[in-house]
Amino acid sequence: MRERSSNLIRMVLIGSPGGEFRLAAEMAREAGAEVIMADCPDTALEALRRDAGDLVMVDVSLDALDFLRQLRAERIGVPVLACGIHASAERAVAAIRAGALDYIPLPPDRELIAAAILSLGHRLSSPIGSDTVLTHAVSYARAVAPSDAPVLIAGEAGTGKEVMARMIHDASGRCERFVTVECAGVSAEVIESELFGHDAGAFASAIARRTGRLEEAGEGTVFLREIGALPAITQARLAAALHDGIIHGSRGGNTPLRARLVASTSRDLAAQVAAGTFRADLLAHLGLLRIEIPPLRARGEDIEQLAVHFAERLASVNGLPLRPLSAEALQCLRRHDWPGNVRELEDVIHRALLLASGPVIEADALVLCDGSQILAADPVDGAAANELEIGPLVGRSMADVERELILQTLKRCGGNRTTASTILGISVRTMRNKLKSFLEAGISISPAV
Ligand SMILES: Nc1ncnc2c1ncn2[C@@H]1O[C@H](COP(=O)(O)OP(=O)(O)OP(=O)(O)O)[C@@H](O)[C@H]1O
Repeated sequence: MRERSSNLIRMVLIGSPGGEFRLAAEMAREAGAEVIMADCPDTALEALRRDAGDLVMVDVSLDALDFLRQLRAERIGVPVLACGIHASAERAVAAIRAGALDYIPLPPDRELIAAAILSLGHRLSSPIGSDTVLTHAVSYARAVAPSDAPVLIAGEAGTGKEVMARMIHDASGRCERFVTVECAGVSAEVIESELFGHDAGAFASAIARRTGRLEEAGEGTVFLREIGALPAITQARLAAALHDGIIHGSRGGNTPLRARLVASTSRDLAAQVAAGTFRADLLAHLGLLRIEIPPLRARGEDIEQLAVHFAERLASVNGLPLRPLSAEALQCLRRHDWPGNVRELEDVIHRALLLASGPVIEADALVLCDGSQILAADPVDGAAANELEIGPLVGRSMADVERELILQTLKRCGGNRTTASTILGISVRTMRNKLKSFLEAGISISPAV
């Protein structure tokens, strides 16, 4: 089996290579996947241990249940579809109970296979952007994903905290669910019952016992959105659960806390601790692993990449023709300060797609939620804008400008040669040679990291 050689989804098919399976493989390839055939679960496991697959389809007539148990035991979080030819309903149900996402009957249905691959494509996506601080946060998140420790993701509203939390879950190897719990804008009674459940009769509308999300999530991930809004009493229960590793039930029943907690905040929790509205012990538990997502206005280089991504995705979702953004529209986007961050950018592009009539999205289609247009602060034509930016460089030699570009990029990347050479589109070897020549010319450069 092969390691990842492209961005295609790698689908591992476990079953006999002929007949229906060959057909399923053809359909998966047509739907844009790279197909890897394995004749038995053991061969597939070997590859999955090396992270050589993104999606598995396993024949239930093989030892699929044992395969699913093994994935779980080894914390290999790859999504699995069960499949079979005339398999009994019991076998399909058993596979789903053991962790398969769904059951696909064979002979395969072209649309079903394509839909499975498409939905996985969305799941696998990690935050888009090449800003240095963001990519560092993504690498950190990937590195801590397999641990059981809670994670706190901080950042302004709409910066992509939930996107990051989902990526951590997907990269964690946890086979069970990702559950979101909204902590803001709900009453103390509701959030308490949502997290910890309640007994019948616990309050007026509690007609039956309900299991809380912390327990229900099993070994999955519970994402607590806007943790700073949690009422004091729930903060105390959550801190105790994290401290003891036990969910203390309201009537003395205890259940082990198996889920991983990831919390998000757009508030300054340290300031809330100082003001007495957030528990210091809860912040200490949650803040062990902390990820900070910068606001979009500080990620200037990501704006265009995200805008193009949304224009493509939303055109496809809405069945609209793909329209590129004009140079002037891109300039307007770069100049806006995005108080609502990525969510605001996504909404602006969505509106623009629906408003645009020509072959290109022009600047006048970029409308904010209050109906006002995003206009360039200093409306100049594209050529003049470029002139403004390169103005200070005119009169200097190419070698001089190239050196300045390399040194500034390296500085922005904290001295990281690999990241800087990726951004500049040159090889690491070329970068090293250039830096060597600068050093020989007596120019100081950022130390290597
Ligand atoms: N880096 C990114 N790449 C792709 N999409 C993104 C990115 N960041 C945010 N988004 C999109 O922007 C929207 C807002 O993201 P998300 O809900 O993760 O933000 P948030 O910080 O959790 O927001 P809130 O603070 O309001 O809960 C979503 O539609 C999400 O898909």
